[in-house]
Amino acid sequence: QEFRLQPTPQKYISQDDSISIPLQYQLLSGNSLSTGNTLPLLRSLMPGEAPKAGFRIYIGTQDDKTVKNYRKRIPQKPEGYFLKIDKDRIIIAGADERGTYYGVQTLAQLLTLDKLPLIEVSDYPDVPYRGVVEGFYGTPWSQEARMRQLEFYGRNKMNVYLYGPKDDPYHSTPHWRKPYPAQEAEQIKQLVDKARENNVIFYWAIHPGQDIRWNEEDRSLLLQKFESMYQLGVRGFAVFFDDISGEGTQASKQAELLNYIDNHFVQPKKDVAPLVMCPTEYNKSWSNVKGGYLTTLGEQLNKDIQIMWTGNKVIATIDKPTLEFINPLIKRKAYIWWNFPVSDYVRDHLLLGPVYGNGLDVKDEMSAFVSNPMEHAESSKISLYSVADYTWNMEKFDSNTSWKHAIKDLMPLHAEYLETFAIHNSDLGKNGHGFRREESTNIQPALSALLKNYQEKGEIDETAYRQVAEECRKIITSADMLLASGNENRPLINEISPWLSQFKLVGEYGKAVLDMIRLQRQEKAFLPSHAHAQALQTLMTDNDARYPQGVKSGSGQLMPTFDALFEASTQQYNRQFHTALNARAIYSPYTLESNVAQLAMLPTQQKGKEGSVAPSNEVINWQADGSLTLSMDRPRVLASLRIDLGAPEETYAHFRLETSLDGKEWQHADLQTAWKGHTLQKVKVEGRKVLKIRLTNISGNEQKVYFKTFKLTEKE
Ligand SMILES: CC(=O)N[C@@H]1[C@@H](O)[C@H](O)[C@@H](CO)NC[C@H]1O
Repeated sequence: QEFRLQPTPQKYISQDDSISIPLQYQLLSGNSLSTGNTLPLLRSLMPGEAPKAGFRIYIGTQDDKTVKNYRKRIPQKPEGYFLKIDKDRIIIAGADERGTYYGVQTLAQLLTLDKLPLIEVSDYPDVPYRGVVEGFYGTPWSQEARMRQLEFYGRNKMNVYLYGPKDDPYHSTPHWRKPYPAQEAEQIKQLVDKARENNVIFYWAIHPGQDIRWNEEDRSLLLQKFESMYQLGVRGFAVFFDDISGEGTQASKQAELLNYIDNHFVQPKKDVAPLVMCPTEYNKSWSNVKGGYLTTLGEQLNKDIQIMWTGNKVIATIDKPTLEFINPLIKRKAYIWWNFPVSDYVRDHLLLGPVYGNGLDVKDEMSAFVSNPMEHAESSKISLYSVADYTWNMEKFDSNTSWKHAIKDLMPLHAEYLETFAIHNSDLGKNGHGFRREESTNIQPALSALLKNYQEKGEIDETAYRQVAEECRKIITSADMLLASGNENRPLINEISPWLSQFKLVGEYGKAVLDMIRLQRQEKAFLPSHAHAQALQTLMTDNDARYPQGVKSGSGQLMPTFDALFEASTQQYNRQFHTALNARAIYSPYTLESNVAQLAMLPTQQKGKEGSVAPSNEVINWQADGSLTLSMDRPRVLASLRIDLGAPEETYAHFRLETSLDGKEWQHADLQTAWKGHTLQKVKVEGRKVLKIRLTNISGNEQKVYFKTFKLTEKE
């Protein structure tokens, strides 16, 4: 694709002329830039500074006299800048220091061209705070990954990174009250320095709600923790009250604590960014407006405290109605926490598709838009690149163009292969939140034409057949090219290699199934293709041990089509030749039914002898008499069953566990016996033959629990 500036500037005028990149220049810089990373960045990009050089670079913020002649050209918006490249000079004039820095970042992109175009850019961001909240469950990002992220944010004009990995014990329960040990503290300090270098505000978040006590002691322990983070250089603070139950959920207590922090810590420090909080009711589907939680925060929280919001649902795109609902309740513009491309609830999937579905008309309705990414840091950059683009210049955002450039930015030398991989690894599959994404959009028409003609008329649509065959070839080639791509982006390949191996198998499987429908009428020739297809199905289910939750690729369109063609052609063959070849593609023998809304759509998984229901991160509101039933395709003998509701022992007394061989007669299983330490371990069902397992809330009241583990193992 042709060159584009990222993010898309608000105004870009080109004189259709260019100059060669000046090897020497005289730098006239404003005093305001004597600290900070703007000048070091400029000097790193253009090393030829020379006092007597003819070419001049004028740089400064609007108060500096070095750019006083251009003051009127500077957009009067926070982080705005004016950049002009002329025959004998470059001017970079910012509305403030970060704006000037962004002007240099734009110049950095132009310097990758062979010649410098003579242009004028007047630019500024639409959304005040733009960036990332590392707020997912699962393996927190590594130090190296975070350092790379912060550079990426600087280059893409994102100005916020909120540190809040749910599984960091010093961010959340049990150690939020304790300062970090020396080594972790040093790492945080490095991140803060890196963030400053890239003009990113580093927010450190605390997640105290699960066990906070509303008393003087916990309040001062929390402030001491913030003070210890301030000593490490942190200048942005957040308090997350999401995914908790019990005392910590009280709005008036949360507001009292946050106002105290604001009045006794944030305001007195003078150099700390506005406090950010995540409410317990962080999405509309969970909010009980009449209950007054949100309006209490809206009325009682100091006006400068930012309130986060994930949208109409836990996982949702953000549109005007979303903001028209929440902003009046909280009496301020929502600070959007966008739960994409986070995949902590569909860990077997990578979400590499385009960013789409958010309104382009909401730039003035939000105070921030931060993305909650995948635990795979490099892979998340495909989405984050587009989030940077969307939040900087919303009306000009084009989802597909941005996605293609995001991929090129990540692996310029292998962009076509990464694009083939990404387009087929974008849907989430069935999941507890019901959030889905398009997948395989390039080949989807051919897939459905091929399948429709074959299933309905037993015929092969030759055009579709050829397109699908060609796509399978591209899939196989792309997987190999990316696995062998060396050091172009080694951290990315390390993250996605299990999915690349799976992706190649999907391509091979497609080819084998295409052979099957081609050879379906040939009694002998059909058999090896059928056998090969089955072998590939086996390889695709017993995949990478590094990912106990399994690895899925092409699960939205490719695999369902290939499985359907496998089954249809084998059934045809069996009818024609009176054989009994296996006509069922490998599928999970477990199905879940539940009348508990937050459990109803959870996917089941099978790995070898293990069967499980995918865990949920959020607090489950399990209504009285609500139940969950896991059914098998046929009676199977259990070796063990592990259930973990992340709740104290007495909670389990509210539940009844039963198994059944026919769905009519139910046999009780004792939940109490399996109790060990803080979670339930193995329920005593050793050797029991079951067709169904059912867990019911028999307490007569709603129970608030987690749904961390529901996993059975079958006897060999
Ligand atoms: C505000 C928010 O989304 N909090 C968490 C978040 O940490 C999870 O990553 C998110 C995605 O599973 N679900 C909502 C919830 O569990």
